[in-house]
Amino acid sequence: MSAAESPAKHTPMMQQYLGLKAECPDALLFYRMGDFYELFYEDAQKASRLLGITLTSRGHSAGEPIPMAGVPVHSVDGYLSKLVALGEKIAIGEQIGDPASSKGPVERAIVRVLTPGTIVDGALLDSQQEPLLLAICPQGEHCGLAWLDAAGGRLMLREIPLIHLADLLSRRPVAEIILPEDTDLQPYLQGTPVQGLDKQIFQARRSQVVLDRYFGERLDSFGCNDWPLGLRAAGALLHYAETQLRGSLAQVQRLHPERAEEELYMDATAFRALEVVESLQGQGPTLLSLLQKTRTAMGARLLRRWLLRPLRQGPDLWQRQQLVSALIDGQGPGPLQKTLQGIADAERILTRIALRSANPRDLAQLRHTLQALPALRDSLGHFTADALATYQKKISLFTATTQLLENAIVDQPPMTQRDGGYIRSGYDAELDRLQALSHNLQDVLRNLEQEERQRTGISQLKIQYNRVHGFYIEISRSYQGPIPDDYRRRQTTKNAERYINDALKVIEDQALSAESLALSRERQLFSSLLEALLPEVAALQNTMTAIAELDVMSTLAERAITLNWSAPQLVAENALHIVDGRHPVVEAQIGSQFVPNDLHFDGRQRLHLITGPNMGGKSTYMRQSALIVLLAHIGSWVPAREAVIGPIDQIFTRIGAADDLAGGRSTFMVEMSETARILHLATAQSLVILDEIGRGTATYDGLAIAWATAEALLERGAFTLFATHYFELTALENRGLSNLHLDAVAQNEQVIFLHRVEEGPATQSYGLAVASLAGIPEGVVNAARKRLHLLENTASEQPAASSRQAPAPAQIPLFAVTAHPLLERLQQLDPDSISPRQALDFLYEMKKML
Ligand SMILES: Nc1ncnc2c1ncn2[C@@H]1O[C@H](COP(=O)(O)OP(=O)(O)OP(=O)(O)O)[C@@H](O)[C@H]1O
Repeated sequence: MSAAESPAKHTPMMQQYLGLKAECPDALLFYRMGDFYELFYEDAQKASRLLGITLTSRGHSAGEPIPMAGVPVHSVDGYLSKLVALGEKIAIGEQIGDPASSKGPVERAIVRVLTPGTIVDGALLDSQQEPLLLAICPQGEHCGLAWLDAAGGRLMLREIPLIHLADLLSRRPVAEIILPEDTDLQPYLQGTPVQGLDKQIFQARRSQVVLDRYFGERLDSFGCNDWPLGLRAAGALLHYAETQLRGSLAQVQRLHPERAEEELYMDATAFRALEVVESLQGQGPTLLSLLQKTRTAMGARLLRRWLLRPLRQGPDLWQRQQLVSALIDGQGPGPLQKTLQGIADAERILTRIALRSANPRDLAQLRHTLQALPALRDSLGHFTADALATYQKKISLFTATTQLLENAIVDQPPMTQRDGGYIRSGYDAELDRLQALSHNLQDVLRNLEQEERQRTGISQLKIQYNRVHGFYIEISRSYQGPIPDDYRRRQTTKNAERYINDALKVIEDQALSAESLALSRERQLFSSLLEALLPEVAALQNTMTAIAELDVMSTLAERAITLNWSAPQLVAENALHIVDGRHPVVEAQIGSQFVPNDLHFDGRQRLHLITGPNMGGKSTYMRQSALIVLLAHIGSWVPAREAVIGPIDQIFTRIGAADDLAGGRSTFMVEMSETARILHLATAQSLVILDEIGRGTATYDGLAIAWATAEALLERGAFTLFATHYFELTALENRGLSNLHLDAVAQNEQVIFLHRVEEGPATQSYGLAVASLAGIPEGVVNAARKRLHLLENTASEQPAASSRQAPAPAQIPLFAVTAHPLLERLQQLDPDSISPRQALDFLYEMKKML
């Protein structure tokens, strides 16, 4: 039977459970029962399946057994992260009433709902992860977008044509999407979990009310008033996140409009092909892993964000570059980086303070961070650059807050408030008294005993305690004097009378409940502390943002020094010049063996056709050029002796073969869609990298496509690097294309790749030599060589139009051909003259010879 049927027939506890469940029917309800969270009915079945926990039952309700699965409170985080990673929504139903005074089930309430896009708990979030919640507000062909990084308190927005949505989502994947119900955007959404919400929430008026509540008059200052759809999405987003987190998101202090014209555009393919944050081989090195020497978790996340959103030339980019250069000049970034070492992930701690869910250890870490600020500011004082002086001002010291945290929180507090012990003694007299009562009961009793002896003059009076009778004042029968008026008899024993008085009664009451009183006093002090910190959150966030930026810039400075990079010149003319450029990641693997190369584009020459042997270094050369341009556009120095870079608007790549079988696209189809995209979008200020296009189809089709693409890009004037094995294309030289090649030489029957870029087309091809190097069996290489001669002879008898202009370079006979004995044996064999038995024997012989 379903739990929802006939609620009145259920036990009171189940009625309470069903009431909570009705508040969030689409979430798995974790219902707190003492030291466990329990799930019932369908939730129990689902959780047992997803988490591999035992499905059992807990008594009966409405005449049926209640299916139940439970997890201990102390290990709930592991289970929650697993469910959230699976895209599940979870409601946490806590006990909020006092069990002692409750009649019937203790009062419970849903204190928060966890969804993949609204996680802020430290224990559920990897410090590198930044799950995003996205709200989409579509209208006609356009949509407004707002993203929330709930843990970091960042809210970004923009407006785009709907057709760009899929591309944007693949560049910046999100954990969860909300949109007005009945909106069908599935084709654009790439399988991300979607939640349809009441359309009203996205209405301009409703949304405005929410935004006013958050930002008031400041809203105008964020510069997004021309984005009504973006603002509607932002309002709906905040409304939804508030509902899930059960409170206002005080960590969100501003809106960040993202304007396309400020960004250097790279699509998801380009980020992947250039291995910016993820390696094509899974765990391999990336540009991010090379740069990732930040000292703080906030810096680590910011570096990743900068890499994934490079900026076009403009004040922000220039300022970053200036700062990196200033950090390199003088004493270098070392002392600054040292002071950053002690900084905690305060950005996320501030979010938890804003949501009042911070734990005692969070506050100790915040204190530690605040204590590090004076040294951080001092270390900036050693630089003379104006830009750094501005940063010094951005770092406030928060002396009073530091003092408060120093006074309030013990040196090493526990993670949770459960067992107390996190408020420092001396901070609150009442707490000290309660703790003294529970910790030093013996002392308190001895003191009272002394006082009573003095007051009554009864020297043998004793104050004692036993479990059965509680606290009592014992007076031996040998004492014959008067008993004080305020003593009330509690018990008579053989040798003594036992009494209680008001003073002792107070101690008894307090001692018995001192521990629980102390715990609740601590909890109360902690909440007041969070309240006291709340007004500081915005200012603290500003300081933390400045610290994260300093961390990234000092890391870029350190990398530039360690890896011997230089400052790129960002200029206004359309040009791209690189002297002695290197691929930063390949260089990090092979060190000084890396051969630097130049690249020069000017007003006239916009397309370099790159030929040369396989393994010659064509891809590396092209990728390094793109990476140098990318690095310059995050504000970094670059791996080159010199680099002069004009305004670049986009970087496109079409490198390597990857198919998208799941998406129903073959390798060639993927290649062509990517090329089509480039041809549609590239401008005279774009950098385009094309690696062997057209090779995934019939030779002449491929050549024709490559040819026409090169011509189109020449016409467009985009800075293009075009690697190809179609030597016929080198003939385009007289049309504004320049030929470059990577060379190799043959030495002692070995091919040696020089990896040096030279002018002009390649003259030699080493395909067969490389095939042999790669371990293709010698027999196959020899057969290929014979076939090649045949093809070349046929071609010279019937020359194709293109090969007349640019004959394909000859294969050099690197590996002299000596026929394999097996081939000779085969040639001698007459299959018609042997028996099946002999044929089988021959097969065994061949196998042996191989
Ligand atoms: N400039 C260089 N200095 C030193 N080694 C290099 C250089 N460029 C490339 N290499 C080495 O040569 C290997 C092959 O380079 P790359 O993949 O760029 O060749 P390719 O010409 O694109 O080959 P293919 O045509 O087969 O794709 C690289 O893995 C790298 O180890």
